[in-house]
Amino acid sequence: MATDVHRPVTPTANRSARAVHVEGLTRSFDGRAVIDDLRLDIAPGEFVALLGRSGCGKSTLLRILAGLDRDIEGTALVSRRRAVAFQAPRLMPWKKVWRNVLLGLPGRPERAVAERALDEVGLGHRIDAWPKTLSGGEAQRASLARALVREPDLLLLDEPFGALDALTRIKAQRLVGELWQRRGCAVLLVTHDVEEAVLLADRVLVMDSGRIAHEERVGLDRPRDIADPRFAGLCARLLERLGVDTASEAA
Ligand SMILES: Nc1ncnc2c1ncn2[C@@H]1O[C@H](COP(=O)(O)OP(=O)(O)OP(=O)(O)O)[C@@H](O)[C@H]1O
Repeated sequence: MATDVHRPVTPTANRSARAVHVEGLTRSFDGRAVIDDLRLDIAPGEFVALLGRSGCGKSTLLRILAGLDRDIEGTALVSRRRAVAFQAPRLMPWKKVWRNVLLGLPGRPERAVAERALDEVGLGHRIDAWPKTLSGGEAQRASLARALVREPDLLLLDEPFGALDALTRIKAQRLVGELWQRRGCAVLLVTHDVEEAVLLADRVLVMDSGRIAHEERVGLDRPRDIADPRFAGLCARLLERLGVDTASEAA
């Protein structure tokens, strides 16, 4: 019989704790299990990318890990110090950028806290801007700064680059890679982009039928070279798992 548990774990309480430990996780909507007896572990400091066809349950899983959906069966133990950034930056239009960055933080954090995080994402010069004056890439960086001020052990990213143009996307990917290396936090990145997953992650998971159906460890040195045949080989294997016929596309 599954238990109904969503207990946050403090890393300090248990140093060997995983950033994420999920077991027997099931989430149903209208009697249909979108997440079905899913198992997932993420080690502290590990960068994991999650791929899967549209509608397979990636965002549902991320929302559960973010603590935004507690209507679950099974176990989901997640680092208490977690932060989330979504595809839409979700900035409050009536608050300046720095106030958006501090939104929801306990106490009365100082502007300098926002300033440090905005500097870290290269947006210090826009600290007093209104959200509507930001470009898409800038808004996404503000959203990342809002996640960073929480000093997360676990950063949950749901398609954060999905709405960006190609060049801005490359810059944003680079930024996330740098932040991860500097901060040493675990990252779970939901993406549709196989190359992005292989570029950034230690481990790439493919979700299907409500479970982790496949995983690839990316044993390539960083920074990764997309021209490396091993990089292409990994991408091809993942695409195959996603049901994309690369052979016939190339023909
Ligand atoms: N609140 C809800 N009520 C009913 N069904 C839901 C709800 N949230 C998600 N679903 C359903 O659960 C399934 C998984 O949705 P989810 O958003 O997790 O998929 P996804 O893999 O993130 O998709 P995409 O890649 O297109 O963003 C979909 O069929 C969706 O319609």
